[in-house]
Amino acid sequence: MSPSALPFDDIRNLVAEMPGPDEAAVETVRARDSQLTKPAGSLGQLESIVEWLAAWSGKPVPKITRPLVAIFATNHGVADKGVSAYPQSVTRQMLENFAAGGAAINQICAAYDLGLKIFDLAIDMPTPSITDEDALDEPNCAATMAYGMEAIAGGTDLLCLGEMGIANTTVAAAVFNGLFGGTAADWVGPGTGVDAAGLERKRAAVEMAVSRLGAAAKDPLEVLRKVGGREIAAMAGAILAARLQRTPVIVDGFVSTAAAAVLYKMDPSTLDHCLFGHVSAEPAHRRALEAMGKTALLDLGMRLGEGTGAAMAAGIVKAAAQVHADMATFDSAGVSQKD
Ligand SMILES: Cc1cc2ncn([C@H]3O[C@H](COP(=O)(O)O)[C@@H](O)[C@H]3O)c2cc1C
Ligand SMILES: O=C(O)c1cccnc1
Repeated sequence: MSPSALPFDDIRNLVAEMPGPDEAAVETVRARDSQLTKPAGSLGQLESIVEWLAAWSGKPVPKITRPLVAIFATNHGVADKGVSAYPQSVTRQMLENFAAGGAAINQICAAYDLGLKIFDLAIDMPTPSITDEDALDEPNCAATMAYGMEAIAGGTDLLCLGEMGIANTTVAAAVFNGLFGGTAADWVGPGTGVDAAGLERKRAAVEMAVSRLGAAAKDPLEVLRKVGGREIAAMAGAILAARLQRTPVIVDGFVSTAAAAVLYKMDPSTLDHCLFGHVSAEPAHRRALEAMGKTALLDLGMRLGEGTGAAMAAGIVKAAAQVHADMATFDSAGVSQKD
């Protein structure tokens, strides 16, 4: 980086350098799939999941041996506007709960044998309320994206994104509204379970935040830094780093999809290595997925965050890879092929 380069230009350069799919690995998967002891096509989406893993891992026989859930945690000044059903102190308390193994995500990770790492993004220093001020300046936003890239530094072959940050469904709604337009009401929902008055405070907060954007709404990175937050920036950085390291990604629900949406608006192909693990019961998650032409793997009525929807999908992705890698072939098992 030249000393005069803007940090966001570094991010733009990374987006421009993203590798494409490994077509040879996909062909190898298709050839092996046709030899496995099952009628052609009978494993449905499990088959396309393995092709997707091959395309973005570059492995001709993809196996998931080091799956990781990365949870990015931070706090938001907009929590003071009464937009969440829970107090801001819950963010830190949940970090302690993650460490003690008591959260929902701990148990899903235990059930599916997924690693779990928590990233504390200055949770004791909430970003300013997006209603009145930009959440981050450009150097801090770029630095937080770079920190998010550390998620994969220890090595993983499947990255699940998660987040923890009271009030972050308000922040995510503001990001979506800034990126995709519409009204604030289109993007807000109950989050942790606000009542009607809380929902109206949320709507007003998103409207105020987005009204500060002006011409900046045209630049997805400006939307991210002005009305977003640290966990959303870090998750966007993690998605980019994973692409460069050939690591497939599973996006979680409403909040992590906001990070994906920032990249989508920069270049839709930035998300080709991402699978949307589930559609959240937070109503605008469906709208966000539709805006990007994405479909989610699971629809379980979950609306928790913490990476839980992504982790549930990771169980299916792991199984799909193992089925493909370890099933017998017609030849090896002596099973007759189709006439
Ligand atoms: C105990 C508890 C555990 C959570 N785990 C994830 N979230 C989720 O809820 C928060 C967003 O919702 P809102 O915008 O309404 O505050 C985030 O922390 C998100 O990860 C939780 C929320 C609570 C209360
Ligand atoms: O879908 C999500 O990411 C979500 C929904 C509600 C609360 N927190 C997160």
